[in-house]
Amino acid sequence: MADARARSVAREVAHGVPAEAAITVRGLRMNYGTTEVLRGVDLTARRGEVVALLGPNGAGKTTTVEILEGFRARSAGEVDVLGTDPARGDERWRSRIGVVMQSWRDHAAWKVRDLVDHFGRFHAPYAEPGRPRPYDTDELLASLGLEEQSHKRLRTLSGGQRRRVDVALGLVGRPELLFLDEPTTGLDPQARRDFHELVHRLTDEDDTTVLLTTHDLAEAEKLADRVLILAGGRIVADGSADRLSSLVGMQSEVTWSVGGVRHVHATDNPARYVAGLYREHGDAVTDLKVLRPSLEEVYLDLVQRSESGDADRAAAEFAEEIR
Ligand SMILES: Nc1ncnc2c1ncn2[C@@H]1O[C@H](COP(=O)(O)OP(=O)(O)OP(=O)(O)O)[C@@H](O)[C@H]1O
Repeated sequence: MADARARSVAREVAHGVPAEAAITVRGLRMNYGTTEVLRGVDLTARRGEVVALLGPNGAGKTTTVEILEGFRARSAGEVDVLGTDPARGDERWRSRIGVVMQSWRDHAAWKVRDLVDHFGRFHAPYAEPGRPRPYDTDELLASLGLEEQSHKRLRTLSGGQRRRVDVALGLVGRPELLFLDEPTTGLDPQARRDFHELVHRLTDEDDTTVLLTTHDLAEAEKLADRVLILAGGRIVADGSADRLSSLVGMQSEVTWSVGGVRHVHATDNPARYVAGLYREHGDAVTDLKVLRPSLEEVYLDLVQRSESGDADRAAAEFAEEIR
């Protein structure tokens, strides 16, 4: 049975390889000394797609992203990022990639505009038809709400303003592929919302591919076309947030009242159930509410299953469920 499940994962992987992939990873392994952090990670990101990589603390998200960025050497596996093995990426390849890491704390004495402008110049020789590089510094700062800070030194900024500068530095080269490692940590709700709109704009207007790590599941649900869950050294789930929420055996809860009496019913198909309710009771149905399982519940369930010792089985069971 376990073999059949493993084969179904393999089929999923074999058929899931898109022609226009920005990232393709097969059998990625990473050991730190004797500690095995990644134990055969397979993942893809198609061009123009926003992919969220989720997983508990220490799961290996940053390690994975750093390998894809070419900042860390892997122990084994095949990795292709924009047609190149990141271990051999040259300057031109690097200029096509944007990186927003977890909290840079250097360049404190630089002024915001000067730093972003300086980073932008690095990208100028790599401009391409239809993809002028870099972004206009002032336009970029304005789109990130940093106009007022543009002549301030980085050390005088608040944490959230500093984070926006990190994002500006990741974006200034108008990347084809953008890595965002916990991009909205420390941003206030307005800045967070502005950032989400910016990501939508980037993918809509520039067809940018985005790989983002986050612990904010609502953010993943809002931004990502596809969610990957990394746990136990493997990708244990891969699908849209909606698709994931409809899996792992969780049901939606429908609550309603008829004649002042409240009812609750759990169902796999809330749309059909609600239609049935209206057929039976018509306008007598009041206070109708449908609670779908959230990505958070699905996530916790999958991570728990993976961490209870058998990530391979959790991945195989997941693949079986989405077949
Ligand atoms: N340079 C290193 N040397 C040794 N071990 C490391 C190194 N970097 C990371 N690790 C270990 O590898 C594991 C994965 O770390 P990583 O930072 O990739 O996880 P993460 O999923 O990004 O975690 P978080 O959500 O906390 O940011 C952790 O157990 C960490 O302690």
